Amino acid sequence: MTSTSPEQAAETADNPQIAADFPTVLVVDFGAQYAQLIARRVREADVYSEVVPHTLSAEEILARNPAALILSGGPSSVYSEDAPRLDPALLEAGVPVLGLCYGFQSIAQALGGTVARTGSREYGSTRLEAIDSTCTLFAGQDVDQVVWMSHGDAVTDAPEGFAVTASTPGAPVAAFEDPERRIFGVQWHPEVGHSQHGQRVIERFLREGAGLDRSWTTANVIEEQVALIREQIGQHRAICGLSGGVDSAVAAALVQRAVGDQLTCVYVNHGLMRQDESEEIEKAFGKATGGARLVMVDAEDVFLEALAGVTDPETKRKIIGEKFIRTFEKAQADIVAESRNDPNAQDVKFLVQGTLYPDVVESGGGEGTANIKSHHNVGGLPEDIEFELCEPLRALFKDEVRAVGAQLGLPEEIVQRQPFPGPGLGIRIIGEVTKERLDLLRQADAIVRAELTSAGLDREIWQCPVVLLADVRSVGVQGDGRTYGHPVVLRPVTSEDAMTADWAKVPYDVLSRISNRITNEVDGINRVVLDVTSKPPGTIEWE
Ligand SMILES: Nc1ncnc2c1ncn2[C@@H]1O[C@H](COP(=O)(O)OP(=O)(O)OP(=O)(O)O)[C@@H](O)[C@H]1O
Ligand SMILES: O=c1[nH]c(=O)c2[nH+]cn([C@@H]3O[C@H](COP(=O)(O)O)[C@@H](O)[C@H]3O)c2[nH]1
Ligand SMILES: NC(=O)CC[C@H](N)C(=O)O
Ligand SMILES: [Mg+2]
Repeated sequence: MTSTSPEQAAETADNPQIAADFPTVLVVDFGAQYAQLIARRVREADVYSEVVPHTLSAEEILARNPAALILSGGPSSVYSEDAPRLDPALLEAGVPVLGLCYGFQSIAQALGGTVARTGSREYGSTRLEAIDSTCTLFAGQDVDQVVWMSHGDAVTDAPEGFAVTASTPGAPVAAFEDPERRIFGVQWHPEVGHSQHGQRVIERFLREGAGLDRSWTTANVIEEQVALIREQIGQHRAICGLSGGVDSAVAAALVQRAVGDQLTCVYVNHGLMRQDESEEIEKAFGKATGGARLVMVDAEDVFLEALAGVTDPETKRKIIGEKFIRTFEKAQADIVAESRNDPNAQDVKFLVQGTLYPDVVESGGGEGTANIKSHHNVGGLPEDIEFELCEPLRALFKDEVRAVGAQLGLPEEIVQRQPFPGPGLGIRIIGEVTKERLDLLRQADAIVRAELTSAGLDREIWQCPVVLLADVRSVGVQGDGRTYGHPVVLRPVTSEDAMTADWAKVPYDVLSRISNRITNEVDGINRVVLDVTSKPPGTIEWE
């Protein structure tokens, strides 16, 4: 059996090869905060895009035959000695290029312009003023717009042959272009939602600057992935970790389409699921994945025993990640045993997971990105995993996955289902995880979900973790008696892709109903508090 280590799996994050046959815009990542956002904006304009690290050589990048390049922002200053360099070969290959912030500055530097620390830094929103409103990037739009900036260096002289097309108070050269050479750049960040016409600037670059028509939609993901999965899995068999969530449902449906009954889905009840969840998943499953076979595994004791006495969040995540794999191995052995009399039975070599791009990035899988928390299915995988991983959604964001799910005809309730983390309630109990505490949290969580649903808020809210502060107790008074119980935290958030989030402004009457019901109905919880932190600085889950 071949194996894929977590490190190898993380490495492939930058090379997911989702759409090998489509004109592809490569985003060269110079250590930007949100490089993947740029790729996503390009895909929103119906052109396929992937992120590659700046550490690839110009030959390696050009060998991938990019239809255009976008050079990202980054924390360095182009003139400092250890700054990542832009190889001028990338500008001489005839491939259209758009530079953003650091990328813009590095184009200026590479082609003989000047970049300097001018002393006028701009962080946040700034007003842009047009110098040439008929230029490639701005024609047809109101150039005087609010743009979002984050820079301390500025281009002071554009390189020869470039027209300066816009300025801001802190950056006299805020945009330039040379349409002949098809090289463009802006000092601001059109990829962030706060830049007023950001998406239009990116589209102008793609259509007018680079001559790229619409060629890619999420429908292409289905065709491409089905072909790639067929090639990867071949005649072997695969199991898919199926959680009831949209990501694994879509992954399973794609693999089912590709290799039919070579796939078995495995649902693990690790004892960390919510109230009645296992039963609901068993019922809903047939519709969800095109009828693949489902094995339900009860591994509650194994997980709870392994978690006994553990309070550190990363340790919990690693234990859960490892136990998942051990449970899948056991399911694998059972499937092999069942078919031992079939001389044609193939080995069960592949593990399909619904891993998405944010799981990979948060687990530190990108180039130079920090490990925020080890997602059980990426950074939480054990070293000795023997399965080969099949992760068809690894380059996508949740809303893209939802679009694929809808195209595959999955039921609305699955496609729109709110995310629930693989480690489940295990990372929503702050302190040791025990059966008793889990039961307590399950009751509170069921009330919150029921009330948010009946208030019609399921689509508005991304998700609402309920967190039990198991080691905190506070005094209450109920029925004239003293209570000394635990608080739960409500963490309702709104989000586009879970990379950033805001706390959801749930109406007071709904909060009040939730609070009354929990404190009245759940024995042991006497206080309900609301988390009003955005991400960043908080994350969505507490651990
Ligand atoms: N209880 C489970 N049993 C089997 N596999 C699981 C379970 N929980 C998670 N997984 C696997 O881990 C992957 C990542 O979990 P994650 O929660 O991110 O995705 P999801 O549950 O499919 O979708 P969502 O993010 O919407 O909850 C899943 O796609 C699935 O392959
Ligand atoms: O499958 C998962 N395995 C994990 O280990 C994990 N940790 C967080 N999440 C979910 O990811 C999104 C972002 O969460 P954070 O802001 O807490 O990182 C939110 O939607 C979280 O619910 C996980 N999902
Ligand atoms: N966001 C960026 O790309 C910043 C580029 C550079 N570090 C500056 O401060 O100007
Ligand atoms: Mg989930």
